[in-house]
Amino acid sequence: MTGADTPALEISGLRKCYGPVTAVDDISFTVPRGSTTALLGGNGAGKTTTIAMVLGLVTPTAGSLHALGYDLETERRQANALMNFESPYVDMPMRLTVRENLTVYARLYGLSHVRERVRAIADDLALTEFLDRPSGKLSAGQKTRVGLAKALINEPELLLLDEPTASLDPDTADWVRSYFEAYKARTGATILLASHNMGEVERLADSVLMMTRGRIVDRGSPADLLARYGRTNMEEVFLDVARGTGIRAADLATASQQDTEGAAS
Ligand SMILES: Nc1ncnc2c1ncn2[C@@H]1O[C@H](COP(=O)(O)OP(=O)(O)OP(=O)(O)O)[C@@H](O)[C@H]1O
Repeated sequence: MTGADTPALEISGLRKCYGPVTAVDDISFTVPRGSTTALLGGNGAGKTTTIAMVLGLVTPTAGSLHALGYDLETERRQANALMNFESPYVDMPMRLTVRENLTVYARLYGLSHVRERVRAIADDLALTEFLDRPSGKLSAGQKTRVGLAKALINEPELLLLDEPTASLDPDTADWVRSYFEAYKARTGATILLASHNMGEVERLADSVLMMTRGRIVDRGSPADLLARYGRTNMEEVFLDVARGTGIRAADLATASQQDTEGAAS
């Protein structure tokens, strides 16, 4: 079944071992169509490995993945045509111009009217004046816009973002987040986002998966998590989880209430 009634992403029992290191340890989750799910976790929690398995860059040790109704083990080609990816840590060939790079990606996706598509996406992302400049001779913010143009060249239904605003100034980062919001509103696309920026997560995510050492240790909407941990922002929730006490503020509140009740009886 590949209709719009299937989730954008269904992951079950997913695991990745690199020799003795278990990078992703038996995780399962579903991302509904049109929603944004954030993967949150400290360095080495397994976020990038999870995204890399969805993209087909890393082969899972175990588990199943379905994207947009396609089984990623047997129907990878169909799914890849509808997906795309952005990360500031992945550079494009530096010597190719922006136009040449975008043209290569447009052709890889088998798009028709490549020249027009490159021109349109460059216009949309205010890149027209840089089209004939080598990609290596751009500022970080300009490179991010080129990365976005590459990520959206095929108008993906499922967009995977790995720290998309890392190293951007607050103004440019805000612009990029607004761009994602507008793209989602216009196309109904689904986003899976790994981020260390808690404000970004609170702003963009409908749902959050908290990862520690390859496992999902908690999940919920930002509002649910704030309430459950008794916190006012996601940064504090992140610290509660990352510090790994396993005791949430909400548990503490309950325990303290029980102590009070016990003492009173
Ligand atoms: N190719 C690899 N070979 C061996 N170990 C790896 C490889 N890639 C990742 N790892 C290990 O897998 C674990 C998860 O790494 P991953 O990059 O997925 O984490 P992450 O949550 O994305 O971290 P960060 O926030 O630092 O980017 C880490 O312990 C890492 O050292």
